[in-house]
Amino acid sequence: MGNHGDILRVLEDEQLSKNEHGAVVLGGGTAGELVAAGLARAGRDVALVEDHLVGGLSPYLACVPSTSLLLSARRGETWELAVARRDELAAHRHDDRAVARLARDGVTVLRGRGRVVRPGAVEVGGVEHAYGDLVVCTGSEPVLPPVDGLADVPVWTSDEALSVPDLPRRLVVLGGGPVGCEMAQVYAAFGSQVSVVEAAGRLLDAEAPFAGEALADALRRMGVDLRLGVALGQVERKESGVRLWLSDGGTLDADRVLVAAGRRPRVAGLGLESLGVEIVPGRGVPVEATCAVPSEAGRVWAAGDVTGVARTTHAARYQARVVLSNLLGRRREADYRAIPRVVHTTPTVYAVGLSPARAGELGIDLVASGYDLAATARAAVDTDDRGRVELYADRSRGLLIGAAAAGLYAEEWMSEIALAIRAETPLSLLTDVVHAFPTYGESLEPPLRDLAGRL
Ligand SMILES: Cc1cc2nc3c(=O)[nH]c(=O)nc-3n(C[C@H](O)[C@H](O)[C@H](O)COP(=O)(O)OP(=O)(O)OC[C@H]3O[C@@H](n4cnc5c(N)ncnc54)[C@H](O)[C@@H]3O)c2cc1C
Ligand SMILES: NC(=O)c1ccc[n+]([C@@H]2O[C@H](COP(=O)([O-])OP(=O)(O)OC[C@H]3O[C@@H](n4cnc5c(N)ncnc54)[C@H](O)[C@@H]3O)[C@@H](O)[C@H]2O)c1
Repeated sequence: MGNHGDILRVLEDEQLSKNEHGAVVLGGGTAGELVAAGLARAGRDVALVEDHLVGGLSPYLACVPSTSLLLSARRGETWELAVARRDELAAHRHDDRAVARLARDGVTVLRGRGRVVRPGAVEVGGVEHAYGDLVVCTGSEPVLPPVDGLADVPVWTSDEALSVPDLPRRLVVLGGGPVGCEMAQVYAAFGSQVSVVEAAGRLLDAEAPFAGEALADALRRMGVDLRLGVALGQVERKESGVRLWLSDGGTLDADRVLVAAGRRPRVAGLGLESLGVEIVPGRGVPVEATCAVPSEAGRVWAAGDVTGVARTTHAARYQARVVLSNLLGRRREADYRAIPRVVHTTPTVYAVGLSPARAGELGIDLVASGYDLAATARAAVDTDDRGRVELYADRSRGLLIGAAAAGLYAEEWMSEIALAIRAETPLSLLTDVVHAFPTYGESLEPPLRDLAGRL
């Protein structure tokens, strides 16, 4: 005899015809795939709508290929080997395995662009599908800055930079954020002559100044020409390549321009206005702590880049788990205080919690303490004497609220600081934690002791 859940499931099955689903997930990237698979494994009827690659950016055109190329560069591999390794890891940008995995879980995969036509119905390829819950996971798209002539020359975004086999002789990277820095290092390491044009006065402008400076130092040592505090004024196609005019009167000639000037949540054309969702151009779909989207129609959720909250794969996964939990009846709220932000260059740049600038905007009285990695035995052993860590505490609460590091493997040894921030671990306890010798983790001990002594 079946249990109550089985009986409900049978009733649900009878009520749901082919084009009616308990939930429709719009966008099958990191967030959408996780929500859809989780619902299906819990026995729910769910359809996933994807108009490009099931799996989204991360495995095919972002994290996996970029980290693969960066690590190939660190190991000194040839471009040909690095590209072969990148493409194999990115499954040659074929999603059959991801689709088969979802099918095994019981997810209905609908190929095509999805759009809400009215509350309770989406349209995909001219066919309407009814839903009970809608989960919006449509990701983000690159921004092309309004620069004279830029739209008339062939440009790369990270999609091309991470999928084609070409190694341009002269590459201009527009933007010195995470994407621009990672791509500049990749192409410079394999022999391109790279220039980076960044409007702000330093790289990784959103993070603590020392992080961008450490990365600028590393890129300059590789021969990268950094044009900081300079905007792109105009672009013109030449017989061979393009010429770029800069705001400081300088010019650059390039065979290829890579636009890495930011990404915006992909919200246009989804029909969310018909649900009474307030969409502000350039901003994400608004979400509550439960990842529910305030709307007139109700039962709308969102996760991943489309929310504009946190724009990394791990944050997309986190929000997707929050949505899944709420859809399965276990109320859960997201807490964004300790989501890491990593740039996988050499040195790695890792930041978590509040940056000093953000803390200043919030009026928080910040106490900072830093330490140079050169002072650790591990740096001597690794013959890498560069890098630094900084920890930031809130004076009024006596707790860590942010940190940044630039150094080898910082993405691994800084995780304990993410835990400390998230768990609000008292400094007195953190100073009692012992790190193995010789490791980079030891560099955390002096600033922790310093902060504990001052608070
Ligand atoms: C170059 C680069 C490197 C990065 N490196 C890292 C990294 O190392 N680590 C990290 O954590 N993050 C990294 N990121 C960020 C990370 O890739 C994103 O945060 C993550 O992919 C977001 O997942 P998502 O599910 O929100 O969106 P996506 O993975 O973009 O998925 C959205 C999906 O929705 C589909 N879609 C959109 N609209 C519709 C529609 N109307 N109908 C049907 N389908 C639709 C799209 O085709 C897409 O497949 C990087 C980003 C870039 C650009
Ligand atoms: N390892 C990771 O987690 C990782 C890696 C890469 C990207 N990402 C995600 O992808 C998102 C997008 O990254 P991004 O680097 O494209 O965007 P970004 O917004 O972080 O940086 C873009 C940079 O371009 C500059 N810029 C914009 N217009 C310009 C112009 N006309 N002239 C000169 N400079 C200009 C801006 O000043 C800014 O510094 C990030 O939010 C990040 O979260 C994550």
